[in-house]
Amino acid sequence: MCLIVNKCFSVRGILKFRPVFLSTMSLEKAKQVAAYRAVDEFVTNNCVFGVGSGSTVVYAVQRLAEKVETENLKVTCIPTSFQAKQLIFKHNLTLGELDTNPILDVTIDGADEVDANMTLIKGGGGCLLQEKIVASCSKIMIVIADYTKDSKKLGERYKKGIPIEVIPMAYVPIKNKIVSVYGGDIKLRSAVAKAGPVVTDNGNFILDWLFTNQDLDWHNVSTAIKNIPGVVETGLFVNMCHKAYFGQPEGIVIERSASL
Ligand SMILES: O=C(CO)[C@H](O)[C@H](O)COP(=O)(O)O
Repeated sequence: MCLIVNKCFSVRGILKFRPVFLSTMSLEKAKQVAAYRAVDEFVTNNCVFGVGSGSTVVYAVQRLAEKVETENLKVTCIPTSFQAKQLIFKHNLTLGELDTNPILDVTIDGADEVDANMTLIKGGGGCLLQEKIVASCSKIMIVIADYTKDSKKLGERYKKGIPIEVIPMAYVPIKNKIVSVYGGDIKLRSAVAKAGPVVTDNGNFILDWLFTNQDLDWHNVSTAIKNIPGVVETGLFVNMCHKAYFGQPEGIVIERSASL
């Protein structure tokens, strides 16, 4: 349920109060219900579990920790980022790595946008490279998201573009090549609490490609962009996600499956 607060405003010097719905409450609730549902359905004893990144995954790890504790489960967690590793430590979960666990049973991760074909934009939090590596090693990849991520076409709802992780020395030629072939605009992602660019967990830069054509073949586009020297990975996840859970503002969860 939404929290209602009174917003104060003045009409001809008389103070009046108007109710305001805080949509952030329903957004957090939506993330939580999606995350809890996915963990409840996919975490089993002795599983190797990929821990995604972002704010929705925080709820998934909370639920995982609860289940491990109350059901006395043994779960090995493979992180997709520095943030994911910190979450694993914070909840006293068992940390694994791909060297010793190269095949995962399931990865649960967030997404910035999911289209009707279950193609994803990921990397809003800058963790796309490790997220894609871990998802590619998983038998099943599950997305957990709030209702704002559910789209018909990529770019319909997520307006920050497709993240592309690049080797720093090559960011200008890469940017020029992508724009000359596909159009749109590309921004070097800037850090918030530091002057200069975002540097990823892998020491690279992130370009955000604000594409204009929503009808591109995303598999071909991702492959072509990856072929540009200096591109490390794209935030396009094509044919990787098996199922998505979209939490709704009223607390229900809508599921969508892909036939991979
Ligand atoms: O891809 C990601 C980070 O690189 C995240 O999964 C994506 O940005 C969604 O995050 P949130 O759950 O905070 O909306």
